[in-house]
Amino acid sequence: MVYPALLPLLNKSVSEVDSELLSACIRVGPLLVLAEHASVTSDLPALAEYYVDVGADASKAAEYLAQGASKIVVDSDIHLPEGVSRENVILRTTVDQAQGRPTHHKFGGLILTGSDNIDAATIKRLRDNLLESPGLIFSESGASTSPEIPKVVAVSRLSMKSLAFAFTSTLTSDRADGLFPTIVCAAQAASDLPLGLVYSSVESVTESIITGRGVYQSRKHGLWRKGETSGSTQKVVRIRKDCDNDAVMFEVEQSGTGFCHLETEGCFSDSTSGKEKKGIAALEETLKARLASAPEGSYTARLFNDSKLLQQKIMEEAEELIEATDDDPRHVAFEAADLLYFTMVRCIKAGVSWADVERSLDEKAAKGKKGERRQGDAKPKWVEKLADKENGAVPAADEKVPGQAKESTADAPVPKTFPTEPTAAETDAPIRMRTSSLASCSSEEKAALLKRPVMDSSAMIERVKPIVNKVRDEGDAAVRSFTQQFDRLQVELKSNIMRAPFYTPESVSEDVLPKKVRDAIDSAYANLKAFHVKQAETKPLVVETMPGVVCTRFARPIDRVGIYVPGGTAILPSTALHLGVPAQVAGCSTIVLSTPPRQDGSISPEVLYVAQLVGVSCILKAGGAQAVAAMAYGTEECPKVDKIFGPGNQWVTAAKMLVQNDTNALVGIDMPAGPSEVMVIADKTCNPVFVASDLLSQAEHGIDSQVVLVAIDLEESQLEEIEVEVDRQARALPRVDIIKQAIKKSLIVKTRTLDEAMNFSNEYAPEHLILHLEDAPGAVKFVNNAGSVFVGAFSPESCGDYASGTNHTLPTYGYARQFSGVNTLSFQKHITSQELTKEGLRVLGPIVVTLAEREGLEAHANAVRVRLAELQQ
Ligand SMILES: NC(=O)c1ccc[n+]([C@@H]2O[C@H](COP(=O)([O-])OP(=O)(O)OC[C@H]3O[C@@H](n4cnc5c(N)ncnc54)[C@H](O)[C@@H]3O)[C@@H](O)[C@H]2O)c1
Ligand SMILES: N[C@H](CO)Cc1c[nH]c[nH+]1
Ligand SMILES: [Zn+2]
Repeated sequence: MVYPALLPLLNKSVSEVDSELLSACIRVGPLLVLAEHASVTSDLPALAEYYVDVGADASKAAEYLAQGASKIVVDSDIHLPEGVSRENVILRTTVDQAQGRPTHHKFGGLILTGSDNIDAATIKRLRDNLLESPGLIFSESGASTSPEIPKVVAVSRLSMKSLAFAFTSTLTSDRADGLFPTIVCAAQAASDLPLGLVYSSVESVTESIITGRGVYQSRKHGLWRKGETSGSTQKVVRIRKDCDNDAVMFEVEQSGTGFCHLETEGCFSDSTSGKEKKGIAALEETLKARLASAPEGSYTARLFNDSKLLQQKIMEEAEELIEATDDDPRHVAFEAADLLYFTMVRCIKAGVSWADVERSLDEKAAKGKKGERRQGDAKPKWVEKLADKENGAVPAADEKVPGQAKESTADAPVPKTFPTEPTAAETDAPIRMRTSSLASCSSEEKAALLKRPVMDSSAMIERVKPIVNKVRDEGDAAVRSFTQQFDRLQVELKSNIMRAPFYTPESVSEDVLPKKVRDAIDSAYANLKAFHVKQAETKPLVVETMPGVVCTRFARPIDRVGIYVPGGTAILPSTALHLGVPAQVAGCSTIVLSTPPRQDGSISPEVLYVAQLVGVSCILKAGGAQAVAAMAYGTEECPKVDKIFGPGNQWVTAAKMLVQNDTNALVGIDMPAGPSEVMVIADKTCNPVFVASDLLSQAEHGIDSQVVLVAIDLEESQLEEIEVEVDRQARALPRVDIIKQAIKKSLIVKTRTLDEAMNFSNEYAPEHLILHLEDAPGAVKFVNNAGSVFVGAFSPESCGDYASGTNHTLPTYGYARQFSGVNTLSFQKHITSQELTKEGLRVLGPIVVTLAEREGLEAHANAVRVRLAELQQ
């Protein structure tokens, strides 16, 4: 509790009192306003503190408090209405009454009305009985109480001088020079640092109270009117004394380059204090500096100069904030920060400070409490816009992600779409990931870092259900019609199926599939085959568990398999290879390859070439949920399969999850695969160009891809180099629009040690893990959860994606904690067998009988007993 100097009573309308005097009163303390004049409070400045004197009628007390009064003054012995707590109440009473009934004292303050002089001990006792410390006690004007107690004085009876005197007369200095240490703070500061420490004298404080300007006392140069030479003046919002009246605090609005002579906002805000400005305060300072001197052609200069660009960015960021889902708090924070950035540019451009914005917020809050605020409904234009969006109104063709379906049907609603056409502004906005430091993360923040961009699988399953059911019930016709619709075919497909033989080196011409490409496919095929052949189990596992009891486990291929090759945003013949090779090596007799056809109904020559190499039986020219359903249930044209493999978008993944749970389909799946991801763990030895290139290689897969850089103790300059490289390399890539969306959802996580980095990686369980470390091979032993690991600076993930020999169909979304990537064994199943000799049964039989009897399963026991009986004869 800061003790006021006196309590000026405003018993007239604001226009009837000297406005300068009123401002000075507000500077030194709260105002007391009579209830009958309470309407005047709406004319007071937003930061003014005031009490309302309701006298004997407390019925509206709660209302006044809600409207912004900090306390209510009531006559003694009146009943307090519900909702008004005693700490907000000042009781008007006599000293005798106050002393006589100590339970009454548990209020927020007292106004003493009697004319007795009271001694210091009584004042202390009264104060101690109040709720706050040192306890507000005033005396009504005219009552002759102690000089220690501030008086209630009508504003009309005050002058500037008497007001200043009331404030300064109780100041007592404990210093030889008679000055008062003075803390200067920014009013409504975004930072918790004071602006500085200075000194005041009675004279300087008096001048500040009267003029409303920051005036202090320099120990060397006398009166110091802040800003007199620098121009960085101060408007004083409040002046307060401390609890024992020997120090002062000024709350000010600082203008110009700041409070400190070094032209920083405050004397504690340089980097040596270890508490640099952050967040909004830092942004405001940067933007103000940019407005003054942004290099021509820089992005910020463009924003300041090009109002259209700024308008577009504000609208765009507002939309992205709306679209961020609540399930991903990081994404919401990320989009809110973007919107705030452009909002702040708008404000600084118009000369509006953050303090102005906060003031406006407070004014609105005060109006809201008075019930004056608008109802809050949106303007009809926005109501209609949102309704259109929710009803799935088809956006213009140029608002679509390449490869996404153009039209919706009642059966298959169109998913949320993101505009990908870059605006002029987007072309320039930095392509950056979010940065977090693990050391300063709370456990909630760390959990958020480990989460992937949201995948609402149950909602997606509901969306694919109508597609899957229609294919199950109507077969080929439904498949054909969905392909027509979702893959925007320009021709009618005669059949959904193509049968072998496909391309061979002899049958395909050089201009359709150049030799260089065929050779590359052949090399990748050879490497994949070499690695996957070694994984195949060719010999049974045989163990004699007891003499004459031999247990065996042997592998058999899964007969009919379906391999899905994505083809929405990119055609991926490499996935045909990575799924086809293990299927072939495992010996599957039917391999159905499904992939969305191109708009002319054809399949890419690369996929056809791979299909021939790996021995695909037939190609289903369909993608998405309809392809999964056709393979799961079978149609007249498409064979039913026993297990479906392969990555794909949300439609594919949801359909795989759906059919896997349908016992009528009796089909297995490899794993719930999601959007591609990579984590790069880099230390100080890393090459920033390599690091950026690896991150971008996965970001280009799709707008939902997530890439993570775990930086071990990197210098800020190294991190910056990587960020610059990400931006530079991304701009030169053809899929830059997809990358921008993916990078927005991606992260840089700063760690201090290898240990910390590896723990984070194991918790995240990335699909791909690149160890870009001084001792990368030495770090492999710490990897517990990951789809595939790339060891050292010269092992880019792209090699695993295409041709080194490892498989690129890997668990994403953290499933690497419990799933392996696709391998030869994924296309096989294991069968166990056992063979007992007579000797073996003699030993094992009695054990089995005992256990069967114990379970009450007599038939089991009997099957052994009858044999043992025969062996005894
Ligand atoms: N984890 C891995 O191993 C791996 C490997 C390669 C690719 N990927 C991922 O696979 C995904 C490939 O996705 P993609 O879209 O390029 O190809 P895709 O083949 O998976 O999906 C395209 C199909 O989606 C269906 N579809 C699209 N919009 C639809 C709508 N509105 N309604 C109904 N169906 C609709 C269409 O049938 C279309 O044929 C990417 O996310 C990529 O990251 C993962
Ligand atoms: N990186 C993908 C798996 O997440 C596979 C791929 C195919 N082509 C290029 N990359
Ligand atoms: Zn890839």
